[in-house]
Amino acid sequence: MEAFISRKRRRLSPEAQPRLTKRLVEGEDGESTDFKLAILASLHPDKSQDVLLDYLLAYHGSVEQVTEALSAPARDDSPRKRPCATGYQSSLASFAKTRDVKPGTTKVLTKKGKTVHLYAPEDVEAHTPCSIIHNFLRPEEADALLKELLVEAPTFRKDTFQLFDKTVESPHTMRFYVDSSDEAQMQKTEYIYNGSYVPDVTQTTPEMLKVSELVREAVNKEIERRVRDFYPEGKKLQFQSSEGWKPNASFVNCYDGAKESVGYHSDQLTYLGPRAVIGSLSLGVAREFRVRKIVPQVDGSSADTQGQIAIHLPHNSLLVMHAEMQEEWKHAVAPAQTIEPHPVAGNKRLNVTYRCYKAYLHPKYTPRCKCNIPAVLRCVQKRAATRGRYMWMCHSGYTPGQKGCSYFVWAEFDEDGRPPWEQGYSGNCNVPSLQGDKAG
Ligand SMILES: O=C(O)CCC(=O)C(=O)O
Ligand SMILES: [Fe+2]
Repeated sequence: MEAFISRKRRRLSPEAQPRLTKRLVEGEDGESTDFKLAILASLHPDKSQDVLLDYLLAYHGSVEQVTEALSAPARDDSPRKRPCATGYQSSLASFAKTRDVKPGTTKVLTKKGKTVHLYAPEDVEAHTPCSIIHNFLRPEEADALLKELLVEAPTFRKDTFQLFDKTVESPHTMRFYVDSSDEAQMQKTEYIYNGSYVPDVTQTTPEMLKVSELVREAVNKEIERRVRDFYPEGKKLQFQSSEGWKPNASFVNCYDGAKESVGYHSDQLTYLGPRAVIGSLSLGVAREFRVRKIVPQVDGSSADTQGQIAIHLPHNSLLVMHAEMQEEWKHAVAPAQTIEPHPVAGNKRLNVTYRCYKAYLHPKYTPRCKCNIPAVLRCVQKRAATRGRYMWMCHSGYTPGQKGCSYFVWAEFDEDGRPPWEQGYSGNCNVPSLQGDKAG
């Protein structure tokens, strides 16, 4: 089993941890199905999330039994249906009128176990926490960036996360870029990801930097439009920053071939802060980006009542993940059954996720756990009573199977998402108020 490397955990040694985890795969709040799916996706990158979920249900949640079943020779591996290829998607716009969505509400489109495919920007913004701009760059700009990234791609490595004493690999490769060499140095020696330093941080390339400015302008316009047209009373969300969005770091992902993917996750907020916005530029092969709303857990139940939405991401499209995304939804890039090769990228899809790291969330300021490691910032996503509250926790504490120090404090932020140590902090307002709660 290549994807499953057994290794003892060593913490805080830059040489010891060659990889990076920037995703929250599992938490304390009842999301074990996602975690199991992430493990299964890593072990069986050729199987779609749908198929893995079916197996998981059939084997009463036992990862071991699913793996055994899937590893057995000559089985029919599609208990329900085969995964969709992007080429077979149909646009919602041809079936339903979607423009009558009232501001401040996201119309529930999907039923449990179903996937709705969206192409049109107006469908995407009406039914998901994202907006999309097709043909974002001039064709020659997109090609220049794509060519630059294709040269970089062989240096990318697989993302990893810890499971007990094992390191599980994500079935695609990636690299982390920041905008200056000083920042890269600081990232390598001061920032902690999943309990470890990350040795491979590099400087943003010239084309990425040029495009970053265009992404900044477009994302700020999209945020403004989102707030005006979709948020209750046209107001930004609680904890959302009221400063302009300015990217200074990016994770660049490469999916080489139809089978490469990333499982359902939310991005880590530790350095982005609450209600983070991410600008995600896709180049090369078109793939399917799936999003799924996290359903609050009531009375111990964790059954999802909604299905997933697949957003078609063609070459040169900019997807904006808005402020409600990371706290309330999960996202994934599903394996495809077939892909259409791109004239420049061949079978590869390159994806740049532009992010805004907040200086005030540098680990020198954030709470430290009893192991003396800067804590990780998480948001309660499922448990109904505390849903929407933020907490600082020991990194090991949220890595299943790791013995952390069990450090936990509720995180305080003001209306604009500033922590108490930041200038201008105007008082704690950490009450759960996730968007859409009232709408049920
Ligand atoms: O490839 C994509 O579009 C999404 C990548 C992603 O989720 C991430 O970098 O966190
Ligand atoms: Fe992500």
